[in-house]
Amino acid sequence: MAISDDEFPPVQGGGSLLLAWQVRNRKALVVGGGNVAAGRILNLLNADAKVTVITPSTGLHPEVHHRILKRQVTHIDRSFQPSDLEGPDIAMVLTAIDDPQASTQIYTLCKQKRIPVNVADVPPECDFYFGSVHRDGPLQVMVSTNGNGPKLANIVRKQIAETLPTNLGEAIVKVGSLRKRLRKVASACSEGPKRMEWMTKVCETWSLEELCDMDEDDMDNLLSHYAENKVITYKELRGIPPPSEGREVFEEAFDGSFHWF
Ligand SMILES: C[C@@]1(CC(=O)O)C2=NC(=C\c3[nH]c(c(CCC(=O)O)c3CC(=O)O)Cc3[nH]c(c(CC(=O)O)c3CCC(=O)O)/C=C3\N/C(=C\2)[C@@H](CCC(=O)O)[C@]3(C)CC(=O)O)/[C@H]1CCC(=O)O
Ligand SMILES: NC(=O)c1ccc[n+]([C@@H]2O[C@H](COP(=O)([O-])OP(=O)(O)OC[C@H]3O[C@@H](n4cnc5c(N)ncnc54)[C@H](O)[C@@H]3O)[C@@H](O)[C@H]2O)c1
Repeated sequence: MAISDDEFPPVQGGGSLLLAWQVRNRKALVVGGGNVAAGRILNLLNADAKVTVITPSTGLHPEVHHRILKRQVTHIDRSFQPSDLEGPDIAMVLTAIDDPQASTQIYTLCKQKRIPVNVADVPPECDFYFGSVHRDGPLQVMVSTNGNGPKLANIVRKQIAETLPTNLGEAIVKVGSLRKRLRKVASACSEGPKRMEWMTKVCETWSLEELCDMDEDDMDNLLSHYAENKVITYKELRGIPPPSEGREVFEEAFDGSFHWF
C-alpha cells in the first residue's frame, strides 16, 4: 500500500533527544568550583541529586562556597583523580574546569566506565548538552539550539517565559494533586482510559485562573462526578448561574465603553 509523504510527521534529524532525566537521590560529580560549576550544581540540586564537588578550595566561586558551607553538596578539596570515578553508582559527571587536558582525561575515563558526561563548552566531549531553563514550580521549559547559539537559547527562553501566565506553576500544582486524588478514587488499571479522558476534559474545561482557585473541597466535588464521566465547570461548582440569553447577547455586543467620549 502506497503511503503519501505527508501522512506522518517528517523526520528532522540533527536534533537532540530532550528528556527529563530523573536524578533524585542519585550521585552526580561536578569537577570544578568556578562560575560554570555553580550553575551546574544548582541544576543538579534543583533535580534533588546527591552532588559531590571535586575542586581545590582555592579560587572557589562564592556560590559554590555557600553550597559547601550549607552542606548542600559534599566537597572533596583537591583536584580530580581517576579514583573519583570508582564505585558503581555515579549517574553522571559534569566538568567545568579551566584545564582542557584534564577535561579530556576525565571525558575518556567516563567513556571507559560508561558514565554519561558533560564537559562544559566542549561539544565533542558531551554525551548531553545543557539548555536554558525557565522554572515555575513544577514547570520547566528548556530551550536548546543544539550547540548553535547558547546566548540565543538564553534570549529565547526569556522571551518564552514572558508570554507564559504568571500563575501557570500554581495551576500545574493543583492539577497534580487532582490527578493524585483521581488515582485513589479510580485506582484500577482498567480505569486508565476513562481516567485520562476525564483529566483531559478537566484541563480543557477549566481556565488556568480557575485551576489556581481550586481548593480541596472543589476537587472532591469535581471527583464526585467522575463516575458518570462528567466534568462540571468552575461556575457550576461555585453555583454561579449561567448568564440569561438576553444578557449573553448584551455581553457579546458590549465593547467595554459607554460611548460617552
Ligand atoms: C544554555 C547554556 C546552559 C548552561 O550552560 O547552563 C549553555 N551555555 C550557556 C551560556 C553561554 N555559553 C557560551 C556563551 C557565550 C556566548 C555564545 O557563544 O553564545 C554563553 C552566554 C552567556 O554566558 O551568557 C559559550 C559557549 N557555550 C558552548 C561553547 C562551545 C562551542 O560552541 O563550541 C561556547 C564557547 C564558544 C566560543 O568559544 O566562542 C557550548 C555549549 N553551551 C551550552 C549551554 C550547550 C549548547 C546549548 C545550546 O546550543 O542551546 C553546549 C554545546 C555544551 C554545554 O556546555 O552543555 C547557558 C545559558 C543558560 C542561561 O543563562 O540561560
Ligand atoms: N558556559 C559558559 O557560560 C562559560 C563561560 C565561561 C567559561 N566557560 C568554560 O567553562 C569552564 C569553566 O569555566 P569557569 O568560568 O567556571 O572557570 P573558572 O576558572 O572560574 O573555574 C575553574 C575551576 O576549576 C577548578 N579546577 C581546575 N582544574 C581542576 C581539576 N583538575 N580538578 C578539579 N578542579 C579543577 C579551579 O580550581 C576552579 O575552581 C572553562 O573551560 C570555560 O572555557 C563556560
